[in-house]
Amino acid sequence: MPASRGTAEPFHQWLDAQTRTLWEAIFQLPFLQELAAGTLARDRFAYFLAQDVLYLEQFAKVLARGATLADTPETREMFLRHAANVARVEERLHAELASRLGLDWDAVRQKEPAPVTVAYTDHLLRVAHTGGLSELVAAVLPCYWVYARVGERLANRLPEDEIYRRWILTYADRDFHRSVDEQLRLIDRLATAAGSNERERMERWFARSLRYEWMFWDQAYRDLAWPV
Ligand SMILES: Cc1ncc(C[n+]2csc(CCO)c2C)c(N)n1
Repeated sequence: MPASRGTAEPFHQWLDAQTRTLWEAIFQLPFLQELAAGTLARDRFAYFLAQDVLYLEQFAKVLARGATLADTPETREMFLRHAANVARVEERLHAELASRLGLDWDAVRQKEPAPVTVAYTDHLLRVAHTGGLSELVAAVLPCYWVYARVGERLANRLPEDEIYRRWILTYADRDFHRSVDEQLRLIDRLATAAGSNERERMERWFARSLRYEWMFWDQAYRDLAWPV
């Protein structure tokens, strides 16, 4: 493993290179493999969807905090737009899919968050409220980047299943990929101005969120519940 990063390489490429095994583990997840094949059991997807609704509520707050910490008007506008998109695109998708699955939306929203949901959202909220803008961006980036890469891969061979197809196409969408590029450009800009301690924290929060992305699908696949 290289001890330090080259100065010419954009920071997001460095992060990508440092986390190759985590990315591979994500692509190998049975949840995603079966979703891609259209064979994923409905109750596993329903578990994911219900937990994701709880995740999104907290995620929107983290993006709003990004707007508060923003260092330029453009960055503030970006965070406000992305926070609005969570409600406009993601929550609407979830409400639609929940209704197609025959789930009671109000009951879904009132579910108890499962262990990984709590751990992941607490991590994001902690970084958002104790770190600076660069740390916040590093923590939220996997949320964008993982879904963009998964959406891109899975859109190459869409399953017959209408619900899984709709989910995949949301994350293969061009507007969504533009918002991912905005976050990638932002992290590169912030990393250029950051000192080595700050960059280390960015790398740590990025890798931690990436792990939680893996765990979030894994907990749905395993129907993880609080043990007591
Ligand atoms: C666990 C989990 N991680 C990431 C996303 C995807 N996502 C949620 S908010 C957002 C940014 C703007 O829409 C993106 C890409 C998800 N749904 N659930």
